[in-house]
Amino acid sequence: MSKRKLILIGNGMAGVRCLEEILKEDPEKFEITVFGRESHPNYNRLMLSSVLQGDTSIDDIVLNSYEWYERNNITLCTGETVTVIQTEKKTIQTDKGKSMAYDDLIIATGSNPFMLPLPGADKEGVIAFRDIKDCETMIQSSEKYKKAVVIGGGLLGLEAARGLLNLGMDVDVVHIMDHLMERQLDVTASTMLQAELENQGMNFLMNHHTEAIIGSGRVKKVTFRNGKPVKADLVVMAVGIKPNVGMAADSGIETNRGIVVNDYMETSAPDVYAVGECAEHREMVYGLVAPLYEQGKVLAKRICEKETGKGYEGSILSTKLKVSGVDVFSAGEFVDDPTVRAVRIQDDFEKIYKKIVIRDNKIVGAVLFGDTSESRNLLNLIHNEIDVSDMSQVNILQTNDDNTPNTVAEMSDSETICGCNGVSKGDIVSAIQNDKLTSVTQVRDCTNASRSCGTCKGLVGEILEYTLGDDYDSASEKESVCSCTTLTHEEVVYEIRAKGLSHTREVMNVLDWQEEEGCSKCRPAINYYLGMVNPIDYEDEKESRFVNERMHANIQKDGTYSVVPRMYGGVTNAKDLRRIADVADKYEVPLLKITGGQRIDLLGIKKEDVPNVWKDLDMPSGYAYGKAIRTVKTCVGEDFCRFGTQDSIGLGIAIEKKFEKLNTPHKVKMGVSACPRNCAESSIKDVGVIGVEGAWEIYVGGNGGSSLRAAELLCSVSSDEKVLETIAAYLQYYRETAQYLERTSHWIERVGLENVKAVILENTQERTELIERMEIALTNLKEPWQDIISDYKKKHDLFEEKALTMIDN
Ligand SMILES: Cc1cc2nc3c(=O)[nH]c(=O)nc-3n(C[C@H](O)[C@H](O)[C@H](O)COP(=O)(O)OP(=O)(O)OC[C@H]3O[C@@H](n4cnc5c(N)ncnc54)[C@H](O)[C@@H]3O)c2cc1C
Ligand SMILES: NC(=O)c1ccc[n+]([C@@H]2O[C@H](COP(=O)([O-])OP(=O)(O)OC[C@H]3O[C@@H](n4cnc5c(N)ncnc54)[C@H](O)[C@@H]3O)[C@@H](O)[C@H]2O)c1
Ligand code: SF4
Ligand code: FES
Repeated sequence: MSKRKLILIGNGMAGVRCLEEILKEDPEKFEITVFGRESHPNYNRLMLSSVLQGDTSIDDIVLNSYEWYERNNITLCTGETVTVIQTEKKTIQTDKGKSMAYDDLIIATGSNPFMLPLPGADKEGVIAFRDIKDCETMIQSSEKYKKAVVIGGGLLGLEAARGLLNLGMDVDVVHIMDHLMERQLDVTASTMLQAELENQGMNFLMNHHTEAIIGSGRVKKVTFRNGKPVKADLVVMAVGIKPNVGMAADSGIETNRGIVVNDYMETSAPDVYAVGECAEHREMVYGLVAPLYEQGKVLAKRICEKETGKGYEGSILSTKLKVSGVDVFSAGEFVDDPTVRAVRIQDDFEKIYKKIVIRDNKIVGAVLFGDTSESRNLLNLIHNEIDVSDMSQVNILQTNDDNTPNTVAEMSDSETICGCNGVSKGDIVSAIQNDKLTSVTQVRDCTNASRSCGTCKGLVGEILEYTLGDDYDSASEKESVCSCTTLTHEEVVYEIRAKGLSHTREVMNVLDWQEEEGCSKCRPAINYYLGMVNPIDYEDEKESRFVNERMHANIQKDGTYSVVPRMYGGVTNAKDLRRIADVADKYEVPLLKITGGQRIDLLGIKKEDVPNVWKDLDMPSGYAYGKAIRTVKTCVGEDFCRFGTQDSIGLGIAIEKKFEKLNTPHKVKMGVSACPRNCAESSIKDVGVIGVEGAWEIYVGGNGGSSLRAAELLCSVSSDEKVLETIAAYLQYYRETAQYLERTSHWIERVGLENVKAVILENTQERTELIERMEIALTNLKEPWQDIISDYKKKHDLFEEKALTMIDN
């Protein structure tokens, strides 16, 4: 039987994915010809953001190489635009004068970027961000010019702006609304996002209406209806997209915003289908790949005359912003209205915000900022319309109950792992088992999981590890510190030790960093590693610190600061309290708050007052801002409590005095309770001590924050000295082997409690050496507030001048 002639118009992501599905359904049914306006084989458009941000290259984002088309007997005509479809004659014509007949035709012409019709929009240097050419233009412009203006504070605009910053340009983002990404985020998440991106170096012109683009030949500046003009050598418009329907409409096919299709992707013309961003289904036009791939699956079945069930019924949208160092997720509904209720968590210290929107006991939407680890679970709850009335608010967000499993082992087979491609855990596990797959790349090639935005790669790796056990070599899939290098954290530490490196610039230079200046991910990490390896000689590099650590206070959302003096073991006295009260009066501190770590937070202090507040307080810094030892919370203990058999306060104070000011990979919180009633909550601390009959039990790896974890028993010791010694060995081992920004709870899961016990309890020599190295690390610590008060230059640079580059976490 002769093959049916199938023409695909549009060689992009949705159309070619649909062809792949057709080849799976019935590889022999069609003789296929593809027309593509761009002069490339099908590539991953999503990854243009990563190309621009320097994380990958154009060569690496090709999805279907020329050989793939050849292998599948597909005729590919690149650089050729179809200009008309004669639906009655069933032929098409191209801009190269070609005419070709079809039996079936798929239109997958995608979208065009919307270009604001501004005076001067046709000047050189005004572009969109949609294809390889735009990406190349931006990279080339950055070599010659300095100042970019991105119009549009949506997903695309922000990803473009991050890329241009990475390319060394100064970037203004012009946004028409009061809040960024208003289509995906509520005001709180959006405000946190803006603050984070400002810290990365983006400048925002919010609520600005662009009026004109000025310049003779090339753009020189951008003017606004409301605001001062700004200089611009390059203008990138990212103000949305318009489905590319002109050719279909001119050919008499029904269009509205997009090409109108039914649940089987059929258009108004016989044997003509549409898929992707150009298609309008039930009055919806989609601009993300997940729905487009779902459409492609349905169409492939339809065109191959296979069972299609209910067809395509529409999709719930979810997005993640692809900007390194910023975790943002949004799915479904996020706006408050009378029909919904919301669960919210906001932690201004950790810069985490989570909002879950619930209607009729079902989650209908979510916004996550700062910690998106629950995104997949929430998406499953939304998609499966799970009744959450029996789940507590904490459970919904901490994902540790039966409906919301935490680890891949606990997930059900039906759970979606790759949202872009709709691939479940079960699909991946059976592919690994049936096709003997051993790497993420093989899983990608076989199942499509991780083939689009790539954010699910880590989970795919975890499933490989869970399925293959020891046979999985995760080391071969190493993760680098950041996009400036291919080296892992462990390799950087190894090189620092082996080559005797002593300065951040030296590390970046010697280890061939791709970005001369590094970035906000690698610089603080290198600074920590250098200090850890050379505790005596290394001069801490303030510029590589996150802003709070640099200022030794926590910046608040209104630009004021919070100051927390140390109160050893949570114990204070009338003199200190009086001093705090006097400072609060003198500097009109708007809020005094008792913290969870048993001390007093003075919130809302003006930047210029911060050094004088420290001076008047004359107390040590509580390090509430630092990747360092934070607090040692204590219970009342033997002196006053009738259950107490031990001196928890005395031990807590001794621990805090010994380890205060010590830098660690992430913050470390401790607790001491004098009996198993555990009033100091020692079981959710990084290090928790609990008094039992005649001994102290030491627990480690606990976390009481957004990812709750119970601490595990490390050992039981008989004296206060042994407690101090064991903590010293334990913390030093953590300092030396954890990756920067890895909490003890994650670190211990990675390295294993048994391994920690073997090193610090069973190996006497290693234990002794760890304690010795800890003692050295503790010798060189300065009280930071005193240090700044007594150093005019530091004080001036930090609190009186506008700080230069603010790195923030
Ligand atoms: C920088 C960037 C980052 C993105 N990041 C994400 C992300 O993280 N997650 C996500 O889900 N989505 C993301 N998207 C959106 C995603 O890329 C699109 O939804 C997807 O590519 C749309 O696929 P499509 O096939 O419908 O259109 P396209 O991929 O645009 O393909 C359409 C193709 O048809 C060609 N064409 C048009 N008319 C004709 C004609 N008459 N004749 C011949 N050829 C024609 C076009 O030149 C184009 O090559 C991103 C988009 C961009 C630009
Ligand atoms: N990570 C991701 O998922 C990702 C990344 C990039 C692009 N995309 C997709 O690509 C498509 C295009 O992205 P986009 O961000 O351009 O579209 P968008 O429609 O999501 O956002 C456009 C933004 O521009 C703003 N805007 C509109 N007119 C403006 C004006 N005159 N001045 C200033 N701002 C103005 C809007 O308020 C809006 O926030 C979308 O479908 C998006 O979903 C997705
Ligand atoms: S932990 Fe025990 S000793 Fe400490 S306050 Fe509570 S009950 Fe008293
Ligand atoms: S979630 Fe985007 S590729 Fe898997």
